[in-house]
Amino acid sequence: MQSEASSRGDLTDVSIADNEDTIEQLKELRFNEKNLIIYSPPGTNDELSARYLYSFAFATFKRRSPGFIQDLVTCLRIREPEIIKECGDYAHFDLKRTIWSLELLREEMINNEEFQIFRVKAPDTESWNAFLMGLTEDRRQWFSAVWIHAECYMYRRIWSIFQRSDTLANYDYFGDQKMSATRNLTPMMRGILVATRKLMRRKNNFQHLLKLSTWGNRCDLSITTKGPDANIFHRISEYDADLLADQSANIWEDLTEACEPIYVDIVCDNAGFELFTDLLLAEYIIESGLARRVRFHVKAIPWFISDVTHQDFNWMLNYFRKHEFKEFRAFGRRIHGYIRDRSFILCDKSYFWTSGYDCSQMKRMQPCLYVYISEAALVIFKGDLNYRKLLGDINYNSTDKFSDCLRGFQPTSVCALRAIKSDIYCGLPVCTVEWLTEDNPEWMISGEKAVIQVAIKHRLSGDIIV
Ligand SMILES: O=P(O)(O)OC[C@@]1(O)O[C@H](CO)[C@@H](O)[C@@H]1O
Repeated sequence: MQSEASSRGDLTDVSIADNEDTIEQLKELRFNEKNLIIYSPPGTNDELSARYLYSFAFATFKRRSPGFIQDLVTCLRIREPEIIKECGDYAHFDLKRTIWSLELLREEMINNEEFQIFRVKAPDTESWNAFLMGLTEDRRQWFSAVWIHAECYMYRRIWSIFQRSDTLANYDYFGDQKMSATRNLTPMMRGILVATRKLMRRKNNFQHLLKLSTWGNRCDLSITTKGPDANIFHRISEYDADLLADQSANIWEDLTEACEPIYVDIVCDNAGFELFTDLLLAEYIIESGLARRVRFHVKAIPWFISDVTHQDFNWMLNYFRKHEFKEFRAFGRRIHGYIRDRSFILCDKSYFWTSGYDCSQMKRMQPCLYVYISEAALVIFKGDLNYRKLLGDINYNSTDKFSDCLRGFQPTSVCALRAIKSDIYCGLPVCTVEWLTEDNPEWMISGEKAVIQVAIKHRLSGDIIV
């Protein structure tokens, strides 16, 4: 039997806990009121934003991103000895300042402060500042801005914090995570590599590799840390039921009917396993003569944790070339050969991919990049973030046509290979979103469903469309 004292103690504990809950709720209410948080979902054609309480954007800035900055700080503290080894003794002082600035950034986010212009000189500082100045006053805070603007701003801010110090300016603070994720998946990649040797030029083989590259997007380091299914390559058709839109046959047709010289551009997303699946797709495209050249676009700065940078791309090639498994060494040599004979091009740095602009603004903001991409017969946009950049984070009707949602961005045939990890859709069959949400309200952030979509643009021989 409980003693009187202990039951009194329990009661006190319960009421303290209740009180704490109530205080928290009151704080939340006050925050929502002060920051004009909206309790209904965004309307059709509104932009996604953390101003909507029941959105993934709100969850991102309320919990995920502050947590992620905190994790980054912890990680820097733990890794200090290795960082000093890599960047020199003075890094000790720079780390202190960096950590302090990261904590301030976290506070700014939690308190929904206004975006600041960038002061550290970098190749994209001017254009980022012009972008920020162009935002209307009611769209310049974490919980009022368009979601993709605020999220890109966060990653750009983190980068500028590291740029402030000489010792850490070239340090990729996500590098270790990317490399160890690649190493962990090596045995699985080996199996897939062996299975993809000498595939004939056939529609179903092309579709198989396109789907592999789509599901490769399932694993990033920001949301879906769970690795891919070890048997993914052999079980790819079992995943077809989870492809909410599959236009892979149209992509094959478009590519096989394209006029020479045929280039395919891949706007990469994640390093590691996803990049590996992209390289396999690119290798197949070259080997089967579907295109003369594949050009890879990667990020100029560390981005959304696991996005591929030039450094990651080169690291992976070297990793393969020096690997103990001969299959990887042969693959690495082959890729290196493609780079030497320019069948593969790792495109020069473009800061457009890490800007706040969406793709419909590329022609105006980066005309050279637009013309460059126009030379390709097909451009493949990988992943969830690139999908948001294509759609400008607009909450389209889920049944709207993919090509309409590009809002005029059509330098060439544009294709998207995306595992769905955010609440934005288009080109889906009627009622799909409603049914899936009824079953599991969080399906759209799980990466368990995917789409392969294309907006075809037929070009005449030798056309470069400006
Ligand atoms: O582009 P990726 O790697 O497929 O996904 C990036 C991502 O994890 O980041 C955003 C949330 O922070 C989401 O849009 C998306 O799920």
